[in-house]
Amino acid sequence: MNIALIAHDRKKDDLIQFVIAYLPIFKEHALYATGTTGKLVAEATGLDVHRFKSGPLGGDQQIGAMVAENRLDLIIFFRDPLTAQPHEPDVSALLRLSDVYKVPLATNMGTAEVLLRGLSEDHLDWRLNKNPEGGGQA
Ligand SMILES: O=C(CO)COP(=O)(O)O
Repeated sequence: MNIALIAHDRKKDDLIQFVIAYLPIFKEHALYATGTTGKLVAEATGLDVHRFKSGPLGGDQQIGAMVAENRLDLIIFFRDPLTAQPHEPDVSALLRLSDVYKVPLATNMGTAEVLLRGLSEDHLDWRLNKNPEGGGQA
C-alpha cells in the first residue's frame, strides 16, 4: 500500500513515536510524506520515505494530487488542533479529497492505531481494486 505521513510541528514527535511503534508494519509499505515530516521520520527510523515539499509550500497539495489519482491508500495526518496554520486551505483541501476518494485518513493517534491494525490484518485490501500500484513497495 501507499501510505502518506504528515504531522504539524507540535505533532511530529508523536508521529515519529507512532511510526517506531509500528515499524514492522510500515516497513512493508511505500511511504510518502510532506517535506519536514518525511525528513524527521526517515532520520528517526531509517525508513525510505518519498518526500514532497513542506506543507506550507505545497506538500499537502502534492499529496492531494496523489489522492486525486487514486494512488494513496492510507493517510496518517497528525494535525495540531490548537495552532492556526497559514496553509489551512491546503489542509482542508486534502481532507476533502480524501473523502471524495474514500481514502482512510487518521487525524489522531487513536484512529491511526485502528487503521494500522486493520492494515496489518488485511482489512484495507479493498484498496488494491482502486490502486493496483499500491500492492507493491516503492
Ligand atoms: O504543514 C504540514 C501539513 O499541513 C506538514 O509539513 P511539513 O512536514 O513540511 O512540516
